[in-house]
Amino acid sequence: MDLKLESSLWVGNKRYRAVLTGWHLKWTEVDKKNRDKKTVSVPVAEVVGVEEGRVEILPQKSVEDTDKDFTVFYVKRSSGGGSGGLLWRLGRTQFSCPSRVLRDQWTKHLRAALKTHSPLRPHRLLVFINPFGGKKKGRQIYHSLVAPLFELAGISSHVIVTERANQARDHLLKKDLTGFDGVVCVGGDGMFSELLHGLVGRTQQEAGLCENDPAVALQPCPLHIGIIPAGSTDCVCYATVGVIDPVTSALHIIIGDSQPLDVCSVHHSSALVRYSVSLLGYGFYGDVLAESEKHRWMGPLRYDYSGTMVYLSNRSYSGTVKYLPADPLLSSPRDKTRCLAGCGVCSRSTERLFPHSSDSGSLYSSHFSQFSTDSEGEWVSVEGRFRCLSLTCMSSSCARSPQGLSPSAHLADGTGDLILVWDTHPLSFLKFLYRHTSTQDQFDLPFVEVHRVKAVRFSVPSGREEQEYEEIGGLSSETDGEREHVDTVSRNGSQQHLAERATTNEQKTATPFLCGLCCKKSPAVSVWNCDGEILPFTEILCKIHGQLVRLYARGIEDRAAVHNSQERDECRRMCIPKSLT
Ligand SMILES: Nc1ncnc2c1ncn2[C@@H]1O[C@H](COP(=O)(O)OP(=O)(O)OP(=O)(O)O)[C@@H](O)[C@H]1O
Repeated sequence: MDLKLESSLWVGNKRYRAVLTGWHLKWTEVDKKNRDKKTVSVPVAEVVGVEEGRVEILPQKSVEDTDKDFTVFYVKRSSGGGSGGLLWRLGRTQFSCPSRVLRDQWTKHLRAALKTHSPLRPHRLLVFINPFGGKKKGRQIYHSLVAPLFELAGISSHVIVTERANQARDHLLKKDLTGFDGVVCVGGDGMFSELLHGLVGRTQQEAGLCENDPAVALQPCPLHIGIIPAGSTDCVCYATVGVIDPVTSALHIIIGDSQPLDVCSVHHSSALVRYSVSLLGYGFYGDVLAESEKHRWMGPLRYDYSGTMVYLSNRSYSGTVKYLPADPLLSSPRDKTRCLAGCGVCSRSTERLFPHSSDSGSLYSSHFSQFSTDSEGEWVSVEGRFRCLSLTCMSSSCARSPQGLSPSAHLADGTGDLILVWDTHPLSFLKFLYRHTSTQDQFDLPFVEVHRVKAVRFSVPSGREEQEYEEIGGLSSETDGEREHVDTVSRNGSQQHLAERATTNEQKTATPFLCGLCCKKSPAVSVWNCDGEILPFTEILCKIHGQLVRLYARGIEDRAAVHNSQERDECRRMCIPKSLT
């Protein structure tokens, strides 16, 4: 069918010339003087739905069923959203046609154009709502803001309100997922992590691949993940959409946006421990998490309190870090670029990571990774005392740190950024921490190093890891079966357990908090903070898996670029011969 359609249409009592080309729906007021004519242009890919009649959706659905009208719903960008990305809202225009035949032609053509130009739109979604995440508003957010939009877009959803931690992960690992195009969580980073572990695990099971072996090139997941933010921090949502807003996220899901994401697998003693996408941190970041778990009763304030306490305790830790550098010719963590929607570095990586896929947007039939195509390269080893170490697969920007842990990190280039902060004077370390909240370069300090890497190995001076295991009753009491797959149990369970372990360590070796600035003694080892979970092991091997999952997102939109293209579209006058109107 020829998707092009052009005719006069009315919006209210004004006449417009409307054109549907393959890619855009545009309408321009006809009876205006030429210089006042503005064109509204909506990409077909951003049309949410087309309904016969005069229809409204929010706050409540109402339909005035006339036979010459139709309503188009589409994505409209709003200037709010703080310093990050752009807020998306539901735009709505009610068109009137001179006849029913023309109205039917418009709705038919628009629906056909949607099918052709948005192949990744979901039809059926599996939705998990955590009723206890963040401010405990998950259910309300979904039913009042998201479900009406899904219904408008013709998406059917199977909704599960979770009754326990890890229910979503277990469901994805074991239950029938046939017929679903994607999985959505309504919650925070912990819920996202459940979906990540469930989907990655399920995909490897079905492919017959062993997740425990870091040398295995894991299979990318066929189902997309959507995040409706309803947690406390929502870091993954912020880093991939640019705003924390349920309506914006729902619209990204509806139009089938697709953002690949690198995932880091963390291993210990030939077993998978966890997957991470945002922060894997040792030293300061691990200590703050362990400390904050002891003060859960404080609510979100516990992070500020624990941060201050851990800072005052003035700790540093010995260790050996080995890393496998990424190709420095492709990108660098200090090249001052930002990974934004349509990022060139990430799209070139898709071709590099999946060279045999005919369509780099559909990765699931191929099974290649950067490790199978690149030569592995030489491992680099550094040893010493660190204030903190962190590895991140994304900038990890958030509302508090708009540039993030590593401002030039990429979402989907198959690499992670390793940040080494050597032991230094407490005030210098404070300067490093403070720079995360400003636009100053936190890497431009003599005790800080940043490397773009494909894999990292961490070990502590000999004897200390064993000492740790004994302290927590660890591996020595485990059976071989238990060692095979390390399950970090429930979030709270593992954190409590490890917070207790951190307390034990402190009682043995730590300096009292308030004399930390003048005393040098620290606990022998810290703990790893893995996307907000404490890992039960200190010695780990991490490997980055390029584009292992796909999110219903498009990365952070560049405000200036979007604004310019909208201006261009609006100012472009349609040259329509008078006879046609
Ligand atoms: N019904 C439930 N009861 C108890 N815990 C649950 C339930 N459903 C999910 N969880 C667990 O709650 C944890 C926290 O949830 P979630 O991430 O949604 O919110 P949050 O912790 O407030 O936000 P963030 O992770 O962004 O800080 C998750 O790790 C998840 O495993």
